[in-house]
Amino acid sequence: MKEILVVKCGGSILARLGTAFFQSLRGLQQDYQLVVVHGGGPEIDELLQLRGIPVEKKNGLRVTSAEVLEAVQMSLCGLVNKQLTAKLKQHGMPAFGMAGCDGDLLLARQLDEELGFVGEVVSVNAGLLHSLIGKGLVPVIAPVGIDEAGQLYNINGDTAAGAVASALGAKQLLFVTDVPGVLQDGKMIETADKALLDSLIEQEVITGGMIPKVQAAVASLQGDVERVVIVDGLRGFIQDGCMQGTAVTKGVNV
Ligand SMILES: Nc1ncnc2c1ncn2[C@@H]1O[C@H](COP(=O)(O)OP(=O)(O)O)[C@@H](O)[C@H]1O
Ligand SMILES: CC(=O)N[C@@H](CCC(=O)OP(=O)(O)O)C(=O)O
Repeated sequence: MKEILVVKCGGSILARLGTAFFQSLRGLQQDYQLVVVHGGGPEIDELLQLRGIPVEKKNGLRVTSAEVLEAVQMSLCGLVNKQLTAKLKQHGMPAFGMAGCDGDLLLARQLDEELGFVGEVVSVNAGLLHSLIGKGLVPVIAPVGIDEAGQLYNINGDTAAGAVASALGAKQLLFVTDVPGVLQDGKMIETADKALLDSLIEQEVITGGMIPKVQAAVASLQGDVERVVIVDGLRGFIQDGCMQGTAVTKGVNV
């Protein structure tokens, strides 16, 4: 059986993913069984703006009231999930779109009262994903979780992808975003470990949506995941067989 590779497609890039990206993904599909998790922050922002609801974030996480949660469901579980499922099919990858709340895929609980209906993942229904994978499908997951009482939660896409990768015993996790990797003074950092990333957050070199991304990368490396790479979805991200981006490593930083 092929090794599983979890790919998180950031909302920053979803609308602009083109042939170069899908060709890279198709190439990976030869060697790996793909599982896709997506975000959709800009799409949520747009809907909130249309509805006159202010956008509020803390450390890259959206403060989620009941009315914000409704917009999250509409954007992520509806538009974004189905658009990505369709694009994968257009590029020859049979996809099965669903949300984390379907079949207890992402069981969740409230992360922090101050953030409202923002969830953290308690467990992942790995069996459900394995059965889809076994049928040759690429699961495409919207990061909306649910608790045992049936309450929905907005989960950061990066965090959800890390939890899915860990639960599936995936060795590799790929974050596809709109920058070439973690940048410092305009230059891409090739490898970074927890100590370096923590200090870059402290120095406010890493801000906004890059914070949950690097934190999810570091957290997933504590389990079975061996390799996390942050890559640019605007380009083909594999050159000469190598991933182009920032590799987040377990080891001591060089
Ligand atoms: N040090 C950094 N290096 C690269 N990007 C950074 C950094 N600090 C903040 N960012 C921001 O993080 C963004 C990526 O996070 P986010 O917008 O949440 O992406 P996505 O939607 O792909 O998950 C970049 O577009 C950039 O504006
Ligand atoms: C709790 C939280 O912040 N959830 C995210 C979910 C979408 C997401 O993660 O989108 P990106 O990939 O574009 O960052 C949000 O509401 O924006």
